[in-house]
Amino acid sequence: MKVILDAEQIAKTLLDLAGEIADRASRAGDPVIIGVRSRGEILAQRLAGRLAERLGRPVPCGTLDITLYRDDLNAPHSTGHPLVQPTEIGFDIDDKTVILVDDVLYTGRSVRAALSALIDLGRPKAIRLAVLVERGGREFPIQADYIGYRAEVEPGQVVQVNLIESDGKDEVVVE
Ligand SMILES: O=P(O)(O)OC[C@H]1O[C@H](OP(=O)(O)OP(=O)(O)O)[C@H](O)[C@@H]1O
Ligand SMILES: O=c1cc[nH]c(=O)[nH]1
Repeated sequence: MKVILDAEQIAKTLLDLAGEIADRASRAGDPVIIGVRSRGEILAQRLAGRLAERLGRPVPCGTLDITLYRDDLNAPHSTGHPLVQPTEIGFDIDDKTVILVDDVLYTGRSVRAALSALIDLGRPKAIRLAVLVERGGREFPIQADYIGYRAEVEPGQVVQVNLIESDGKDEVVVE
């Protein structure tokens, strides 16, 4: 196991991402932040806080559950009883610039599912993707607009993002 980001580096990376989003996305209007459950949700809340400090106004933040949109929902190993949790987006996404947030971008399948879930909720002006960690191995033509850290990992390795709120500690490791 190798630590690629410690708590201090995660905090700095989120601050830098918020700065980039403030510079680029806010030029296109007021951005809203939506995180993919579960760790994307936590990162989205942190990012929205940093962004609000940068912009000097509150930034709406919501949570998207992609369970029913996953393309492996009916795969042979699936239990057939997915744990579906609510999508919690208390604002209208029509005509907004949505910053979709996830912890890791790998094959792109989770983001594809998130895009399907999002466009069922409205017609945003634009959807941009922000990830804490990007790694190789894309299976779909999906790339991130805002990347915290590019991890150089082998195909068999796993990037694990641990966050205080869900895991008791902020740390990104490669296993
Ligand atoms: O680009 P992809 O190949 O879809 O991989 C990235 C996704 O994998 C992880 O989620 P996972 O499905 O492991 O569930 P988790 O949210 O419980 O970690 C991670 O949180 C991303 O959402
Ligand atoms: O390395 C990976 C691949 C998929 N999802 C993760 O969280 N990490």
